[in-house]
Amino acid sequence: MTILEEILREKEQEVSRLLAEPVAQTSQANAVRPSLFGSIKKAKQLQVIAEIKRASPSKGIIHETVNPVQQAEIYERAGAACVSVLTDTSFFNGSFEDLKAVAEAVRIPVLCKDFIIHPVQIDRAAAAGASVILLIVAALPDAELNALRVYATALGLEVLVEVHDADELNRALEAGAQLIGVNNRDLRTFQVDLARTEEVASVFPFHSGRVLISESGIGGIADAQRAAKAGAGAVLVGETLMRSESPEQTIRSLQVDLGGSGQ
Ligand SMILES: O=C(O)c1ccccc1NCC(=O)[C@H](O)[C@H](O)COP(=O)(O)O
Repeated sequence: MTILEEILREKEQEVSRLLAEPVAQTSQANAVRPSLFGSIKKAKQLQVIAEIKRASPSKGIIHETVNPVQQAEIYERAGAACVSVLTDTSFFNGSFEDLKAVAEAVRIPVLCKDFIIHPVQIDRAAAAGASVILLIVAALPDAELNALRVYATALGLEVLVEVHDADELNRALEAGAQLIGVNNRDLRTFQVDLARTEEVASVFPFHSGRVLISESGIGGIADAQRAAKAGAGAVLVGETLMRSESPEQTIRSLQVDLGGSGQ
């Protein structure tokens, strides 16, 4: 069984639990935030989606004691386009409480980074103050991918659709995705390879106005430049920021010029 299959099995149980609990709206539910798509689209520098990541299946504990509010405030000060919050508890030690606390602290877009298979998870994300949700093509049959995207959009959320290769890109496009992330991490071997971004970028319909984001394994300026050169308008960065002594400087160093090669 792959790690994704394991996570999805756990998510089915989580969905049953969530369906049995009332959704508590927070003060940040429906807060107006800038559009992530819009800010990437108009940017002249590579944008950074900065992640709160306490732990992961591939690395174990990364920064268990992080204060998500302080970390998110640093990200916002450094000009991050969005804060990504991992809300899965079983595999990433995250929570919807982290998401809610971050959404109350920052004004930039907030991404609920989870493994979404059911509308109730989208309700939770919205109630906790997210303005963007993630849908993973590898985790969803076409009909559900489309239905969940439509559901989230109707709630006023933006949807980042994650792919791993050109076939999944086609499925994302069929489902109407506008914000598309390429995850550089192989979910079977955990190996990260920016060639995945380059491979998908080589067939990406940039002319259609869609936005490409390179996710995972961004370790420094050289990786940011490589993603930008491939045509990415943004990178999603977790571990590097969580381990950085100065996440602010690290973010600024990744905001490389797109030099006309971007979106
Ligand atoms: O990070 C993992 O080990 C992982 C394993 C299985 C599924 C997803 C996983 N990560 C989620 C993410 O997409 C990353 O947190 C995100 O792209 C940032 O990656 P990184 O900058 O490499 O921490």
